[in-house]
Amino acid sequence: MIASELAIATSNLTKQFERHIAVNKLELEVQPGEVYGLIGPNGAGKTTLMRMLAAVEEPTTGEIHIYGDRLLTDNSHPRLKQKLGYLPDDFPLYEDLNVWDYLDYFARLYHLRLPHRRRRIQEVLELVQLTSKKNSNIKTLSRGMKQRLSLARTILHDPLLLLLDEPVSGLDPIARMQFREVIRILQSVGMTVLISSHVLSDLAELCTSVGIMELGSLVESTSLKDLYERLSHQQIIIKTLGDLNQLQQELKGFPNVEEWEIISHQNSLRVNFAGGDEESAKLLKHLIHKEIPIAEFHCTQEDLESIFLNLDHKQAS
Ligand SMILES: Nc1ncnc2c1ncn2[C@@H]1O[C@H](COP(=O)(O)OP(=O)(O)OP(=O)(O)O)[C@@H](O)[C@H]1O
Repeated sequence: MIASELAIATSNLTKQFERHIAVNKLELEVQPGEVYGLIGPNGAGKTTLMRMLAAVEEPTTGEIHIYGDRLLTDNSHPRLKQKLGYLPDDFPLYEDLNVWDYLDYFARLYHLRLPHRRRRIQEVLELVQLTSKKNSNIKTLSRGMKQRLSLARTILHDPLLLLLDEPVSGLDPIARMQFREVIRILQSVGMTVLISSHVLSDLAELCTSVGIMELGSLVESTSLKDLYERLSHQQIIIKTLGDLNQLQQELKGFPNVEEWEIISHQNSLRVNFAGGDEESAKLLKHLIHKEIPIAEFHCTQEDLESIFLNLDHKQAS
């Protein structure tokens, strides 16, 4: 894909703080409409990258193109910056305001005029599922609601590209799920989203592509579809009511059975299997023929977490 069609294209992007290189010759490509998950341990350079993409940090060298236009930190291209929405990981909320007044304050900063301003605030409240809280004081909101309110502020000016830095860290599982739901809605209305996390499982269900950052470099960048096709193995979970050793004995040397692991306390095995449906049906038939008391036999795909572990970027998990 040529650079002008990409939502984000960086070339040789580097940020050096004195002697420390936080982002190192990074080549990132994100296509329009994607939810791109940027995974990496603390200090990998995710925040520095996001800040450069949001034009609040100047690159030491290299270039950034957003929807084909060169992004610069000076004021030479205000229209381009309007396409960006950036949610930093530590942006403060004004706890004493109510939800509506808070958004109204920022909408004024974006020069949104009435009656459009009112309509837009209603729209974003709906998008982030906070309409029922519009008159609530911010300090009475749960952490998850506050994070969705921050997101509402970030999309007031209807950006094309959202940069979200660790937006779900510190949220409980339900709040994470609700946040993910909102991201899906934003994707469905045409926004491209770059979202960072140091925990892969936060992003696995949500992203269309993922990139792994380590020590300032992008060590992997791929669509989830490719990743599954390239690296995922079929697995079969087999549970026996009988002796696990007997089951393992039958698996030894059986066609397509690779390795397996014992799922502790469940009398089950997770078996890596190279065959398809027909071959797994043969395995099941064989085990029944050998009178193994099978309580469960189901085929599943290896999950993203283990695919990544196999890539050997252990920090990314
Ligand atoms: N303003 C700065 N001055 C000096 N060093 C910095 C500065 N900002 C970041 N760094 C260093 O650059 C490296 C990358 O930091 P960055 O915050 O981008 O990583 P991160 O992947 O976002 O980590 P985290 O998940 O902890 O936020 C770190 O070693 C950090 O100490």
